[in-house]
Amino acid sequence: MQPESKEQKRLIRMAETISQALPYMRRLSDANIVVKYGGHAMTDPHLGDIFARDIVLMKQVGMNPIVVHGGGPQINRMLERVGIKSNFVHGLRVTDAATMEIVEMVLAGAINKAIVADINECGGTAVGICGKDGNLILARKVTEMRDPRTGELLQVDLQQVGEPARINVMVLEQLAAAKVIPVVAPIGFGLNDELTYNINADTSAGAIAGAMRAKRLYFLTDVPGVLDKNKQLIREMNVEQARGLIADGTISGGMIPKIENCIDAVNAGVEAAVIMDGRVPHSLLLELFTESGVGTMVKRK
Ligand SMILES: Nc1ncnc2c1ncn2[C@@H]1O[C@H](COP(=O)(O)OP(=O)(O)O)[C@@H](O)[C@H]1O
Ligand SMILES: CC(=O)N[C@@H](CCC(=O)OP(=O)(O)O)C(=O)O
Repeated sequence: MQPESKEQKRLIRMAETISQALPYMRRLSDANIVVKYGGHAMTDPHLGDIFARDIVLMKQVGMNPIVVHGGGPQINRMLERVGIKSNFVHGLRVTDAATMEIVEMVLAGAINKAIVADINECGGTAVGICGKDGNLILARKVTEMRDPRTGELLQVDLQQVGEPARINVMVLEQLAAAKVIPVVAPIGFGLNDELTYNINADTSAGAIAGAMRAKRLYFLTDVPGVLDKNKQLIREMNVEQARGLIADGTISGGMIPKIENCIDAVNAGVEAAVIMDGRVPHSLLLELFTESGVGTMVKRK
């Protein structure tokens, strides 16, 4: 037998890596996987291409990825350009009619179409929709919020900020059956009025994952996962531990809605929700196809 050259060894290692992915591919074949692509994770065009390739690969090996994207920083920039100021209440943008116009333009327009184009350039067939298309997300106005630290219920008026009241899964199921990758902008249509609603993207992704009985819900953000008080990554937590970390202040700011949505999703039947670093190339593949995974996994128990 010929001794293996350096190049051959490299190729064999590569083949081994691909082959190790087989059990994970089988386990998640046909599974609905919701990927929340956060505004902070989508700043680098090169990483955007890698993200798109990973999504196409997931579809190619038989999974059913559903992308739900955010765009908070991009909305901020556009509002600044047109001279509109934003106020946030516990992480949610107070959205008057003028702000709503910009939010819809940025989310359902520029960002949605850029992600669709990236996926299609990588050989996938993505279709961009927002919650108004096919009544995908019927929303009701947010009128109360829980203070994350004290648990106190607060009455709020955030104008056109909504929360999902009903998800029309048929739209996503039909797209999946047609081998299409749905890319969803987190905009909803009023269930009881005819208003357009701005919905936090984490909340939209969580509601879609729950309604679709997704096996996984992935949040791609700009931190490695949930960090403890010593800034060390917490690899796994259950619902009770997650609630404890919010109550003691370890989890704060934008991480609170993410974790709350993880909790709601796993309580609604999603097997696991994972918060991971969207700035790491191929973080999705590392999570999907390796035993240790990346980021923080939230499970029910
Ligand atoms: N315990 C924690 N571990 C990690 N990040 C945390 C924690 N508590 C608060 N955060 C903050 O949450 C942020 C992620 O939320 P957010 O900015 O809303 O992300 P995205 O735009 O991706 O939705 C992190 O950048 C970090 O500043
Ligand atoms: C009501 C509300 O706050 N909506 C968000 C929607 C976008 C979003 O959630 O984007 P990220 O995931 O990038 O943060 C906003 O207006 O910024």
